[in-house]
Amino acid sequence: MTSLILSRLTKTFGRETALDDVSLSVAPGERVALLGHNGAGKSTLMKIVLGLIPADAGTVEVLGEAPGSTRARTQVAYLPENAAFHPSLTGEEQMGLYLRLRGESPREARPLLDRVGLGAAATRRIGTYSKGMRQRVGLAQALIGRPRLLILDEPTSGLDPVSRREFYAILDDLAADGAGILLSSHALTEVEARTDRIVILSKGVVVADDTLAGLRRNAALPTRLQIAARPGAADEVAAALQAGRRNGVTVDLVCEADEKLDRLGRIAALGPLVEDVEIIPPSLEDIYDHYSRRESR
Ligand SMILES: Nc1ncnc2c1ncn2[C@@H]1O[C@H](COP(=O)(O)OP(=O)(O)OP(=O)(O)O)[C@@H](O)[C@H]1O
Repeated sequence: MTSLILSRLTKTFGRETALDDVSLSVAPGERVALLGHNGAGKSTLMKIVLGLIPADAGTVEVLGEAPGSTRARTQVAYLPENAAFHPSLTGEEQMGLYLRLRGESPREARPLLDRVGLGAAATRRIGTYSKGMRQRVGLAQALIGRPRLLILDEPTSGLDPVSRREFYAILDDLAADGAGILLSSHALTEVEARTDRIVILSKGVVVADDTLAGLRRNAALPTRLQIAARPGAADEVAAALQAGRRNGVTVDLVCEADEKLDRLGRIAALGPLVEDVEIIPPSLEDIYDHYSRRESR
């Protein structure tokens, strides 16, 4: 069964159209990144999936159930962007409370805190935690009861690079266990490596929904070739390739996607004049810009 199916969702707030005919799905074990500028509609979409607000039109199926229904709620975990906790409770007490609310044993608090790297701080008050530690409490809370669908709103904001890596490793385990994951993020480079599919929302409209490779292919953005010339040969290499840009011993060449192989052939033909070639594909930022600009109205 598909973890999440959104079909032709529309939501307006007064004159503001937050979501316009949005369709997307998340399969079990799939990690889907939802990208979009501020106000693109990401949080609105998540709130509808959680059953917190109704859509004006369209349908939502959460693990085959209606959003917000008891059966959906018991299988869905949510991590809001700014999770707030009681500052005078310890991590363990806070988790115990959440566990009891979900009908689970509070004894699970410690293992869950251990899993997110908060074991050593379990008996400290949350008021003394750093932002990143509070974010981890939020993640521990989202792990209660083996969720089948995780909805994570900018889950890694406030985390340092090591914590981010640990966070994604936990998500990888959950996905490997068959949970579907929908996460929003502004950190483009990190979702690049850690998600299976990317959905770009622009002003409430889905402007792209594909794997990163697919997005790259369809955008057909120029590729940069950085050619390291043999010392003293940069001018000769630049002239032979009719490349305008030269930076010390490297020669920069920008070419369209369909010219890449031809250019590489010409570079190879220069033989010993060239020491190395670096192929720099368009970044996720370039791709994101391409799709959000092309379709935005
Ligand atoms: N309760 C509300 N009342 C009125 N307008 C709202 C409400 N909630 C959201 N909106 C509007 O809907 C649009 C989408 O907002 P949403 O919060 O879903 O965007 P977002 O992509 O999550 O943005 P961000 O990245 O800043 O969190 C925005 O124009 C916002 O002003």
